[in-house]
Amino acid sequence: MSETTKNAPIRLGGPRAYFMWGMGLLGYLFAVICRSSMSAAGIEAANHFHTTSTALSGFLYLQLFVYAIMQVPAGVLLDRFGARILISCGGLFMAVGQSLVALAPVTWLAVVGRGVVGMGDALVFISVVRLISAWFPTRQAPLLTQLTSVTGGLGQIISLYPFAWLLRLAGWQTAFLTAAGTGVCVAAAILMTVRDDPHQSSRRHERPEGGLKSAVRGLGSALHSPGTICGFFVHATTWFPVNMMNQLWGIPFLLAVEGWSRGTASAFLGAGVVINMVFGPLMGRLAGVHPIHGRAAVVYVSIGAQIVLWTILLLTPGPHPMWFMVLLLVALTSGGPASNIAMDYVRDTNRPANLGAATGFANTGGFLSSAIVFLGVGVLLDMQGATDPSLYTAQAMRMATLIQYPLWVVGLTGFTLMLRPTLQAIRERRA
Ligand SMILES: N[C@@H](Cc1c[nH]cn1)C(=O)NCC(=O)O
Repeated sequence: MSETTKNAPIRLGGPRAYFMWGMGLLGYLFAVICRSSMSAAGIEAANHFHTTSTALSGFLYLQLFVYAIMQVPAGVLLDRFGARILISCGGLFMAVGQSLVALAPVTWLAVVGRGVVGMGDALVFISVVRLISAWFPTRQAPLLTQLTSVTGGLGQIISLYPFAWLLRLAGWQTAFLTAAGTGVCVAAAILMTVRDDPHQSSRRHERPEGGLKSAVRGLGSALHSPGTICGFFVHATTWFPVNMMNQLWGIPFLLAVEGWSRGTASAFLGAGVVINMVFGPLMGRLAGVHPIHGRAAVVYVSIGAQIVLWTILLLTPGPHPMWFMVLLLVALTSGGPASNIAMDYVRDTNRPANLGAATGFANTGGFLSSAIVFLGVGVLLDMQGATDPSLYTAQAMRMATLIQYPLWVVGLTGFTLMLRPTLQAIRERRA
């Protein structure tokens, strides 16, 4: 490295920063395509594996579970090896997983494939968040994190349309192998272009002294930071209702309680993508400019609106007027961008060396609460004798979704208790 390069001033948030973010975003977009590809395959998936759609929801559950339990190890690995290596490895894992799904002669091998996809997926989002922290000024980072979520979320549309179209046109193997091939290209492009940190002299990650042991110790320090725990509660409390509706129980709920058709229910939930596009940048800007009161206000308003509207929905008979349902959708959808505020609390209260572990831990929150709710709704339906979709009555569905309330109580209490020390830590850092 020449002296000039060494001493050149580093411009955070410049064109190079946007390039690095763009490459990370490409990795995340690919991850979202992979995670949603099986649901987009819909009936073809059930036919391909000669199984039912209920059994297929097991694929989703496994993927979610693997993603959640991988977050902390992924965070520690991120601190040790850096975002470039982790996003590339994530792309390769997902490519292997999609290949297994494409070629599996038996269903269990495809299940393993989905697990491998979940493992690869788990490495990506927190690594992109880490890239943002390294390349952008503190005020801008929340907006970039939100834009990552919003743009990455478009991967679901790619799965639902171009991918599903390819599947119908060229068949199962071609579609999933095309996804796998794309993953290899994405991983190679990231490996060749991304630099983890503008302060580094080359693309090689400058590893922390003490190696993996020190990265594991970093997890201990991350857990001692109030912002990490606060972030965990934000993520755990804001996001599970919209995730529950979008991923698994939304359509059966709307069919049973509102008496809607499947088409209306899908279109209604799909409209959330547009609402997300509005909320994401707005909340990102607010969280960057008003880190003390703005972020907390977003979290409380989002959770409060969700609780109030769910309670009205459950206490009043359906079908509800459309204006009310739209309000509910707006409140529910706000939970996605609000959950990203978790990453802002983590970023502003942890040392850069522990940021991966801290972000991974906070990002477990929403996946853990979602897993509890996904399973809890199913168990509560079973307990009422609604063991099959044809037996899902409005009453059974209403009772089953009550599972959300204990999670809200625990989450709100945890957030409120951790908020004060977190804000104190942020103030001290900024002083
Ligand atoms: N905060 C969520 C994603 C989100 C935001 N808005 C809508 N969804 C999150 O944790 N994402 C992690 C990931 O891997 O997608």
